[in-house]
Amino acid sequence: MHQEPVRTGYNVSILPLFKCFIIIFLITCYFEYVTNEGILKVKSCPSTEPYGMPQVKLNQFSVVPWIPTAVIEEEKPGPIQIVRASESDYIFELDNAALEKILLQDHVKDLNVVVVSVAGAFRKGKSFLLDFMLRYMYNQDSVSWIGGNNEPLTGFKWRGGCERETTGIQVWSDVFVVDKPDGSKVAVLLVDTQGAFDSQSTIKDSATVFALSTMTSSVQVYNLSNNIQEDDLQHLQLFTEYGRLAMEETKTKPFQSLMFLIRDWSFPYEHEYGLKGGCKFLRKRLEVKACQHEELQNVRRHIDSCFKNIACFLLPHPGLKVSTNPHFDGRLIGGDRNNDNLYLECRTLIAELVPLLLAPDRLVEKEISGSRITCKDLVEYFKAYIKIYQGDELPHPKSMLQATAEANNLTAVAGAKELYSRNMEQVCGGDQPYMAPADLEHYHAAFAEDSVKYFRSIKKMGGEEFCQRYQTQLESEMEEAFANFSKHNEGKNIFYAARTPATLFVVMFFTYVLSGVTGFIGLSLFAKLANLVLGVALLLLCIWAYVKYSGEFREAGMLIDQLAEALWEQVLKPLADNYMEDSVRQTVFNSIRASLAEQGSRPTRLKTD
Ligand SMILES: Nc1nc2c(ncn2[C@@H]2O[C@H](COP(=O)(O)OP(=O)(O)OP(=O)(O)O)[C@@H](O)[C@H]2O)c(=O)[nH]1
Ligand SMILES: [Mg+2]
Repeated sequence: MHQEPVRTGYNVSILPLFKCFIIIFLITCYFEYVTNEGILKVKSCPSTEPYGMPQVKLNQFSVVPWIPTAVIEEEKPGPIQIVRASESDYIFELDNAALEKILLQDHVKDLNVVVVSVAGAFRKGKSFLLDFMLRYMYNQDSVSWIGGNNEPLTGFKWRGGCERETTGIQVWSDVFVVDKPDGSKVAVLLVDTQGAFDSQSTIKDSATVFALSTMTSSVQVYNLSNNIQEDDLQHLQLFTEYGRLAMEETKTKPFQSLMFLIRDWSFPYEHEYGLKGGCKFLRKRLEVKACQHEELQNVRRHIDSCFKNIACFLLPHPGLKVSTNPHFDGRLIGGDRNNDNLYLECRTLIAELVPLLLAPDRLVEKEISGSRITCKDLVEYFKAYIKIYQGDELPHPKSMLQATAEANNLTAVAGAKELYSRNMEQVCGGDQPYMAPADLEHYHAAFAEDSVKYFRSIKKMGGEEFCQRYQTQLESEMEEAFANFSKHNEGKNIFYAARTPATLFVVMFFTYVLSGVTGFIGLSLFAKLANLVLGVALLLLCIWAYVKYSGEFREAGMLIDQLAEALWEQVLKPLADNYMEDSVRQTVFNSIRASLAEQGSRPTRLKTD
């Protein structure tokens, strides 16, 4: 009897289950592949935060089609870096796209632009002040625009501490459209700048940022601390001159308004806080007096010649907590009445200052070469100016010590070289006779040594290594001068001067004899050739004589000299060397040298001082 194999329940159910499992696994793998390849993306939003922006995050596990995050996020206003120093070569670069995105917005691009910038030394509260300006621009209609006592101050990033914060040039992303009292609309752009003289910037960096912001702004706030010192004015002179160099020359003053802002003013008993006291103080500081040293007068005249309007505002100290408390965020600190009062007093004066710069009736539209420019024009000017600072056409601003050391050394080089030239002139100048080259070299060595001694004896700044560079420059300049003296001396050698006609005569004589001999033995072709060369040599001699006599066609004369020189060096001299006895030559040269030495009274060396 055939017995059916016994099938257990386990065997019946496991196979389809296993198949199902494999199918589900394959489907899962497929989806995994598709999503990872980017057809669909499971995306968490990266942080695009510019300063102070909340982060919008998408659900990490939901499957959404990929869309650029910018579309999802609502862009919040913030500071935008438009000029940054490239890390590789320390050259400032303009972010064209960022600048165009701000200034070429449809609602502002054709409006006249007002650019208010704050510049000055680092860590002096520039960004902090700009944030009050932002409060004003956002709440112009409100009398309490300055904000409540418990509102943190936000906008351009500011903080306590001793290290620099702002780098390059930043602008606020919102361009404010303001109606002026005359009915016109203008666009207002706020600009924050890298502080000057931080430990990571050269003088050139500081000058570039200051100059660029001054050239592109209609109002430059020069942020200073405590007082206006002479070095503040000198730096302003240097930076504005650096800006003026990069601009086209105009008859009008190149820049518009300059506001000296003196923070932590401690002498209200002499000049009161605010604009009135500031202007009185400034007038005194910028006064040009007859009894002043020329250097001081020049600085003041320069500043006056650069700006159409100059004003000054004195701001009180905001209290030690503002400048020393690391947790201070713009709100009243509380707990210390004195400090709060100081900060409140400072805010009251900031509330006076900001409308002076930004109230609709006080806005200064940006002008270049006398005509007002729009936001669109400003983009082009930015591009043009930055290109100039990236190139090599402008001189490099230097620190005072470096500039002074260079000037010292250059003056010493000039003096030493002049001494050398004067001495050499006395020995082999135009009215002196020809001198044997070996003697000339001897004089050169002695005078060059004297000049180097003179150079080293002058007191100079910059240290030994720095001076050594200029000594090398002096030595190479003296070598160049010596080459010229030598050439000049050679020109006086009658044999040298007669070399061209002598060579041509020799050629003519040789070809004349050759043509006679070859004609005599019947080689008429050679005779004709020799006659031809003779004719050419005669023609060249006539041309040479004419050039020397008339001074015309000097290039032709030089060509003939070169040809004769080549003939002399390559053919005649080797021949002469072979046939002229060394001893005879020596006798001839010695007698010439002796007679020249007798003629030329060798002058004693000049005294070096
Ligand atoms: N003494 C004093 N400190 C101030 C004043 N205004 C702001 N500060 C403080 O100065 C510090 C620096 O402020 P920032 O606005 O970051 O200074 P900054 O000039 O922009 O600095 P950089 O960006 O590094 O150039 C902060 O701690 C402010 O609280 C002021 O008028 N006087
Ligand atoms: Mg700053």
